[in-house]
Amino acid sequence: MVIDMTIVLIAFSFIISVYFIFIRKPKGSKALNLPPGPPTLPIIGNLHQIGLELPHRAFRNLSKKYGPIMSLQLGQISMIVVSSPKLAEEVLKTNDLALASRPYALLADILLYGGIDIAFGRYSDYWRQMKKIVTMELLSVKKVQSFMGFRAEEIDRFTEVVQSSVGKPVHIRQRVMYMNNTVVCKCLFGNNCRQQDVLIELVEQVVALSSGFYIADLFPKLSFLSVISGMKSTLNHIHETLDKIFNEIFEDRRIKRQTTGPTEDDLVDVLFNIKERGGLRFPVTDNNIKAIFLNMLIGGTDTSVVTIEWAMTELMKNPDVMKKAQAEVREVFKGKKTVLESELNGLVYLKHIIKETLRLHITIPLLLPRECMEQCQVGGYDIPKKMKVIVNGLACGTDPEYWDDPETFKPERFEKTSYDFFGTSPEYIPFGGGRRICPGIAFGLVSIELTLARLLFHFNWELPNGMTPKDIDMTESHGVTAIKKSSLEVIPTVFIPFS
Ligand code: HEM
Repeated sequence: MVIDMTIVLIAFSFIISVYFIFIRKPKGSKALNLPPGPPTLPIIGNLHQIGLELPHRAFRNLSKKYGPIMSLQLGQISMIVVSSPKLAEEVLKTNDLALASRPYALLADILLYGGIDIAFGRYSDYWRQMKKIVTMELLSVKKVQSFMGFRAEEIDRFTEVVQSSVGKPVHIRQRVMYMNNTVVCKCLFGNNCRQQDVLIELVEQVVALSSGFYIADLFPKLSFLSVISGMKSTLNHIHETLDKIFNEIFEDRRIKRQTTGPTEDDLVDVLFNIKERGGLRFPVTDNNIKAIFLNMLIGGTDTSVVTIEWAMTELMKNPDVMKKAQAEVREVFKGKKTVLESELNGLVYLKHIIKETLRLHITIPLLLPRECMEQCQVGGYDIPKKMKVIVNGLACGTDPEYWDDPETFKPERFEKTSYDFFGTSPEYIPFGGGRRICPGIAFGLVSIELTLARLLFHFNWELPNGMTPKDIDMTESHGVTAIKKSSLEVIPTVFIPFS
């Protein structure tokens, strides 16, 4: 077995070396004034400097030595990483259009019907049309509010499940994940979401595969790697299963619409209406709808779960903050049966807690990568066409030039500031910025606020097994989202009943 592995490794190194010896350097790259960066090794580039560290943390550390704009080579992927608010602004605002595209991703190619979605789709007139539809018709504040009923049903169910666990340890993540996924499924498909459990499992697999730092992602020209690593077959399998589920749902809906006519109750209907209305420069197809739905299933579940879990973790770690937050929610909803979405506005301190969680535990620390469409300059350096550009949101949100005591969880820091979620201040970009900003801000925030408010209103919390706040594991896991490595386990001790 050992000998087999050695032969495989030698053969692999040989093939890669031969490949690299004959690879041509891009023409004209010498003439460009590229940003500096750490020295590279043949074949792997800077991969050894990342090692097993999380990329956003490794990049932040490297930027302390090599500067706020760095050229990096990870395997075959050249990239420029920006790690300061000032330069993030040059990417997200000054050069927003030139840097508005996304790089090729195998995952998008297979799962998202050749990248015809919003999140991974390349910038084009088609993409602009679809992003407008998603922003204005699927995820507008008004549309999100129209789904209040779905959220109310699921948050009540969730509260009851937690209530039934009083005195016993609960894994918050698991419960919230199921609730959020159900809400997203209902918003997309109404009450007849087929095979929801399969859908949840597949979405989880997609999230796990979408970090962009797998070997097949880093050596895309060695296409056999995606085969031998099993990435291609896994993606194909997920794609086929998802496609079948979507087809069945769409078929059911077509039959239903023959009797009920068009409604606006869920997003299948909204998009079917848009499709049937016609008149668009790029007609909407079933595959377009599937790709967008997949974006929403991925974007709409995992991100909120990550944030809720980190917020609860910080509350358990900081009992004074927990006490203050509980006092606020119990005061605002005093005499009420429970916390209702329509009255969340009064929870000012809770909103600061969420802002601080999104700063210190930024959900997608490297945002999503951009690709340069037209050569431009950032920080006085050239960014060549096709170059992958990464903004390190974690580095911006913890830059000591902008944040006092940046590594400490202090929701009070937002009391006297007016940070919003729309990328207006480059030191605070949890939802990205510019043309590529997240369209799901309203959708994500309302589920985070409602869930946390319920957890704080109805329950008191303890750590299990005699743990103290100091013992809580604060490490993150690998992946596109900075999910907590070990799922938070907490005990709801008291249930303050619906009066
Ligand atoms: C806490 C919740 C969420 C966070 C922190 C978050 C964060 C982000 C970030 C950082 C990006 C990349 C922005 C960039 O590249 O500049 C993004 C993109 C995106 N998000 Fe979210 N998101 C959240 C919730 C949602 C929800 C609920 C949905 C949909 C239901 C959604 C759908 C999308 C889509 C479609 C994109 C791609 C936008 C584009 O490329 O133009 N997100 N999100």
